[in-house]
Amino acid sequence: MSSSIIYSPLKLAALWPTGLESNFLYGDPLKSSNSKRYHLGGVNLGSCVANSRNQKLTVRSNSVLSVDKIVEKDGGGGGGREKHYDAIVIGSGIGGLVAATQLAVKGARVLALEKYVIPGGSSGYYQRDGYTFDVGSSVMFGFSDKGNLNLITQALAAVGCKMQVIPDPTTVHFHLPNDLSVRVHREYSEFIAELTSKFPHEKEGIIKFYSECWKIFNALNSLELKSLEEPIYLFGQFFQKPLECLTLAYYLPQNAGDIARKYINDPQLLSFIDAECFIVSTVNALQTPMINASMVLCDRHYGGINYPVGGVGGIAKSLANGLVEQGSEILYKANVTGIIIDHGKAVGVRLSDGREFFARTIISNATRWDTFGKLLKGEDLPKEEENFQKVYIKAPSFLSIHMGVKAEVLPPDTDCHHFVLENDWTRLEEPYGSIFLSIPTVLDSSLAPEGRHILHIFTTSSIEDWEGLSPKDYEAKKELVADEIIKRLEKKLFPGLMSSIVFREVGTPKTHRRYLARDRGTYGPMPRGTPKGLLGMPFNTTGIDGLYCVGDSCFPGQGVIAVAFSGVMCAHRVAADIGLEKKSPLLDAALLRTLGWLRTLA
Ligand SMILES: NC(=O)c1ccc[n+]([C@@H]2O[C@H](COP(=O)([O-])OP(=O)(O)OC[C@H]3O[C@@H](n4cnc5c(N)ncnc54)[C@H](O)[C@@H]3O)[C@@H](O)[C@H]2O)c1
Ligand SMILES: CC(C)=CCC/C(C)=C/C=C/C(C)=C/C=C/C(C)=C/C=C/C=C(C)/C=C/C=C(C)/C=C/C=C(\C)CCC=C(C)C
Repeated sequence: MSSSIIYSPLKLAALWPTGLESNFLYGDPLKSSNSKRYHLGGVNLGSCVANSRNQKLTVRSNSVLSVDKIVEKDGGGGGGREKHYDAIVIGSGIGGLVAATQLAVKGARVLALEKYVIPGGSSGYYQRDGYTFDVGSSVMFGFSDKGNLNLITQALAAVGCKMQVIPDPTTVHFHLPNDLSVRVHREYSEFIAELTSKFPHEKEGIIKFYSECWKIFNALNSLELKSLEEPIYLFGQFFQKPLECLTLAYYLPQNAGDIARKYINDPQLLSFIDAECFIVSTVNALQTPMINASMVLCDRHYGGINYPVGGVGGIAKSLANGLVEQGSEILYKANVTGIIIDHGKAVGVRLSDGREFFARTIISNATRWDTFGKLLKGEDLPKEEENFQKVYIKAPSFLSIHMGVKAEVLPPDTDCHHFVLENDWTRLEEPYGSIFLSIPTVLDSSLAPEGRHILHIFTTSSIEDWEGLSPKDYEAKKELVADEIIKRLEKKLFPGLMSSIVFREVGTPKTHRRYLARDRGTYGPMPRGTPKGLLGMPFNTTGIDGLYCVGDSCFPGQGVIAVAFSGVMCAHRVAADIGLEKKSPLLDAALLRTLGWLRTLA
């Protein structure tokens, strides 16, 4: 059977789009009213330019694409059994793409199936009127050129890609109650100096808390990161780095808020630590695992926050490109509606158009709720998933406003990322209580037309707030809520903001649900109560033989770098299971049982 694939202009426009006539986050996704050509505009592919070996596809930077539609030569479409793969990955978020590319470079034959027309999921992008908007946040950890934790850089390098990045001098500028303003400088000493100048009486506590974070970060950074569910690797790491592994094991069940309280008494400073954690976990410090907090509170100073030239969407595009380069495949508009189980084992997937694909392993980058609630409808919920749903609930979604504004409205030296909570600390975790704002054009002006800036504003919001409305009321409510949020920013940060807007699109949790295929538009899991750190978070294997999960409902949780790690772990475990990495069935059984038992203690 021939396996060659032919791409259509439409498909390729979807991969590197402008001029595409279909819907994305806020209506028409990649349609640029400035251009109707198919080209590679807007997104930087760095040095990663595809020249596919196995497919009839050649892509060159800045070139017009000429290709035809994906056709399975062995009679695809309409239902029958098709090619057999080592792994099928459902979804092409960063978690799914990292799992897919890591497996492909180990020699596996992978098929990634993406419901939407471009890769990336919440790390995707869309283009309008000359603007390139990041769908999700623009704060990128793990994108430096040093250490072991630069997982985005490493994931790209694995498939021969390197993106140009712009160092961000400030991770975030906090604007908090009682006029507390704190800039998180890239330079650790500058950040500590700024924070201690606001809380001089807590200088010692501040240094002790952040030093404990560094202890964990340094332990993490010393390890080779692979699957914690693979015993040969895990024992090897314990043997080579016993102190570091024991440090991590010690902190695994702990939360940042408890550690902060060992050293800090000032309630306002503790609220600041809550805000530090909230922006990466959507919960306060008492509910944020210490390992995750340490990872982000230190990586921002160690490797720094770095923004990819051309926008965040370039990461997923480069990975998808790299996947094809490795001889694997990715199909878009491939909506998986069911996972096929045979004798208790996951063996394939069914698409909404009736096509079926089969593989030795199935990896789901859909959330665990979607995977077990929708793709495995009718199957009993495995015990491990029951446990997961007992410990974790769905984090709220976001109301998201993408705007183009006149550049004059921003004062000189405006920072790229802001977090605003005006008057009342108790509103931190409430819907619409705090506001996230990114202005990526501060770093990369090519994302907007000349004389314009992009403002991406988002705030937590639940789907309940947006259900049961008529289309007219829904539209009216979107504009009303957006107006209120923008007015708050106008008052706090940028006088004249309202009248400087030249473009604006509002997305709600329903938008996120629809275009990111995430149950209730959730941003990921959050603990139901006080978790035992990361102890209860499942890894990649599931209660169903041959089925794995990857993404933010797996260890270590939400965040691009976090899901990239889950992709690395998943690929390692799958590779061991299909014979591409070392494996010991006896040790596997013992470790997986022990880990399952540990999770029940959470
Ligand atoms: N630093 C940041 O600030 C930032 C920015 C953006 C995203 N993120 C993080 O990314 C995380 C999510 O990444 P992820 O990899 O878990 O997933 P994701 O939600 O980004 O991507 C999942 C992909 O799977 C696809 N999909 C889902 N169900 C499908 C189905 N049935 N058939 C085919 N395709 C399907 C979706 O269309 C989507 O493209 C979030 O937790 C968020 O924290 C962070
Ligand atoms: C197994 C056992 C039991 C034991 C053993 C021990 C050991 C060895 C251990 C180990 C461990 C490990 C390795 C771990 C790891 C971990 C990791 C890597 C982690 C990571 C994490 C990360 C994260 C969490 C991240 C996140 C991020 C995010 C979310 C971001 C976001 C952002 C945003 C939203 C932004 C904001 C904005 C503005 C402000 C505007």
